[in-house]
Amino acid sequence: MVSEPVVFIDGEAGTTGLEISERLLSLPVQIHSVDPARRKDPQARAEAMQAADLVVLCLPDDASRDAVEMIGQFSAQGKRAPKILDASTAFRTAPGWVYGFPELAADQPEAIMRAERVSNPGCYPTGAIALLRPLIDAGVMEPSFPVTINAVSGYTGGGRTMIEEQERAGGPAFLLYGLNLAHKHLPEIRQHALLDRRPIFVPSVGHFPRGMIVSIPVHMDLLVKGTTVEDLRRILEEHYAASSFVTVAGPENTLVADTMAGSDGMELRVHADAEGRHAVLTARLDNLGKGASGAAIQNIALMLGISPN
Ligand SMILES: NC(=O)C1=CN([C@@H]2O[C@H](COP(=O)(O)OP(=O)(O)OC[C@H]3O[C@@H](n4cnc5c(N)ncnc54)[C@H](OP(=O)(O)O)[C@@H]3O)[C@@H](O)[C@H]2O)C=CC1
Ligand SMILES: CC(=O)N[C@@H](CCC(=O)OP(=O)(O)O)C(=O)O
Repeated sequence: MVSEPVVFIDGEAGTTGLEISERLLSLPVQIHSVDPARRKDPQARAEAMQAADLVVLCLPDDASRDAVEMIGQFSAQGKRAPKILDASTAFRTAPGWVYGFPELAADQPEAIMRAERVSNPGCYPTGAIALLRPLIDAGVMEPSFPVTINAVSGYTGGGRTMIEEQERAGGPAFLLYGLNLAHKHLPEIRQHALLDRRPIFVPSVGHFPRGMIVSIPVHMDLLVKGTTVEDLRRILEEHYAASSFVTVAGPENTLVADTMAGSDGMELRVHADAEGRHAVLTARLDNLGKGASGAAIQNIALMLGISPN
């Protein structure tokens, strides 16, 4: 009998790590954990990594960089190195890493399957890239298009610290942040959506645990001449026709941010005025679902050559 592949989640006790370990129960894998008292002990972690076929890093960026360095030394020591899926922001634009958004392009699932190192996309970039990349690939939006991205996330997006702040009585109802216009997701969005021009990105957090809307307003006359609202819908529908996770839905007059909580799917929409002068593209997802752990499960299944249930 062929034994099940072994997965070690470094940072298993964190927000993303916990979600991934729960979802992994649906895959034919063995999950190896370290004794919680030794979860930050480099030796215990190195032993767990050496025994694994795949290591999932759910750590802050600097700790992820250290873990990748640690695994890099295994080959130098003549030891077998596991594949790596990193959930942090540290490697999403790094050379030698494959971007773990299987719906990015037709050949992306194959690239993820073959890769030794895969970066799991950020929650906001998942929505923004899903909306923008097919339009740029189809040639209706120029890479120099002046893109503005507005987004709202549930507070679990800020990890344990923000969850504790928000769940203490008196947490703020709604706040804009990233107003220095240098959010850590900008390079990732730009690189994988294939934008030449740096987008303006205004994220926000609402007083709800999980859910997200990413919205991108479009002046239709700034798209390639002759592009209609129907073209935008058709391009997105064709791009995601075979996806089990991403759907293109009809426009709505109101969108509630947390209706996808608990789901690994993502809904895309093209809203427009009656004259077709303006459009607003939206992506609605769970920041911890398709925005993190759901995508991680898709990537783990591809990297280990198993089908998700
Ligand atoms: N929350 C989200 O929506 C998303 C988060 N991510 C990414 O996932 C990563 C983790 O985020 P999140 O789960 O939210 O954060 P959390 O703060 O909830 O969890 C981080 C975990 O890592 C542990 N940890 C920290 N340093 C080390 C170390 N040196 N060695 C071993 N364990 C360590 C922490 O332990 P302790 O608490 O004891 O310090 C904690 O269990 C981040 O890089 C984030 O960008 C990705 C997508 C979405
Ligand atoms: C609400 C909130 O704080 N969100 C985080 C993004 C979520 C995250 O840290 O994870 P990823 O980079 O992997 O998506 C932020 O803006 O920094």
